[in-house]
Amino acid sequence: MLTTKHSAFATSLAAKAVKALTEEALLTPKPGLVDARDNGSHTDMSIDLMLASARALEDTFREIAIVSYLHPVDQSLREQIALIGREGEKVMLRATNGVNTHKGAIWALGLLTSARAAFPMERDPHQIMSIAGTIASFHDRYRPMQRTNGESVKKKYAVVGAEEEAKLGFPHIRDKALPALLRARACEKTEVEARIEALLALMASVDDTCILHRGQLSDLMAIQRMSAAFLAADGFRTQSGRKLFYRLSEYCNVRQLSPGGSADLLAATLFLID
Ligand SMILES: CC(C)(COP(=O)(O)OP(=O)(O)OC[C@H]1O[C@@H](n2cnc3c(N)ncnc32)[C@H](O[C@H]2O[C@H](COP(=O)(O)OP(=O)(O)OP(=O)(O)O)[C@@H](O)[C@H]2O)[C@@H]1O)[C@@H](O)C(=O)NCCC(=O)NCCS
Ligand SMILES: Nc1ncnc2[nH]cnc12
Repeated sequence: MLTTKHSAFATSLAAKAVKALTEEALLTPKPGLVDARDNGSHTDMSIDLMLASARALEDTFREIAIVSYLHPVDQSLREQIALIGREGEKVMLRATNGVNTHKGAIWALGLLTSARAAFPMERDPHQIMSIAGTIASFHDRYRPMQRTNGESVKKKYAVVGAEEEAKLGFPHIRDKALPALLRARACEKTEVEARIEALLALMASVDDTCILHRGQLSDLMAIQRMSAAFLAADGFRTQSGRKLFYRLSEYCNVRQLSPGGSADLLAATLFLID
């Protein structure tokens, strides 16, 4: 039975997930991605579309939180949220007229929402990521037989995609994004700078299948190198850092490459620290 407390908790988790997606979309500037200033390397996305997509997903996250509330971490939980997540992908596509804005985010935030709802008292991001990893690791028995971009890329290159990232307990959030964010905050950088550094820390290390799908392995490596160099140059605080950011944005835009996987993981990071 759905008690008032249960319902209110689910509503607040869903609002946090939508807030994280909204803040990720609005964070400006971001290389190759849609932000409040431009559409990056995307011809089919805009900030309004990203925000509409985020809002449309609120019910999906709420349903995930409702079924997950105090639920044991088991096969049944995995299957219930997979069903809701797949419906969520359809909701997203209806809201965006068929544009894939947030598939990876539904996956990551759906799992993290589920983990938070299963253990309502748990606030430690590391524990929540670990629980989400355990949920993701149950076999998805009803996964439809369809070739996705991620699968094609993984067949071609030996990379860790969205699925493995979650099953491993989100190592790139744990070891790259969160430390970068906390480091920048400790240096009294602005919150915008701290979040951009967290994004670039992800871009420096994530095997983003969005980049590999549209580009080559050499593109992924170039983007990773430039992102790491931006961080090593102390980000926007130095002229060389600013130049590197500009070059990285140009590189993505000219080749129409988008670090969509890193953007999703940044949204997941923001959800965890909210
Ligand atoms: C297990 C699933 C993740 C499906 O896995 P699969 O390998 O089949 O993945 P994809 O279909 O490729 O989608 C995964 C999306 O995850 C993002 N991503 C990419 N790399 C990483 C990474 N290394 N770590 C984390 N996340 C990553 C990325 O999403 C963003 O990009 C989207 C645009 O994607 P792209 O395919 O490039 O673009 P399209 O427009 O479709 O194609 P083109 O125009 O380029 O031709 C954008 O939406 C961002 O969000 C990947 O796209 C999982 O999804 C699944 O099985 N779900 C089922 C339901 C379920 O179990 N849910 C449980 C919890 S709700
Ligand atoms: N800001 C953004 N721009 C493009 N693709 C994205 N996927 C998730 N966030 C995104």
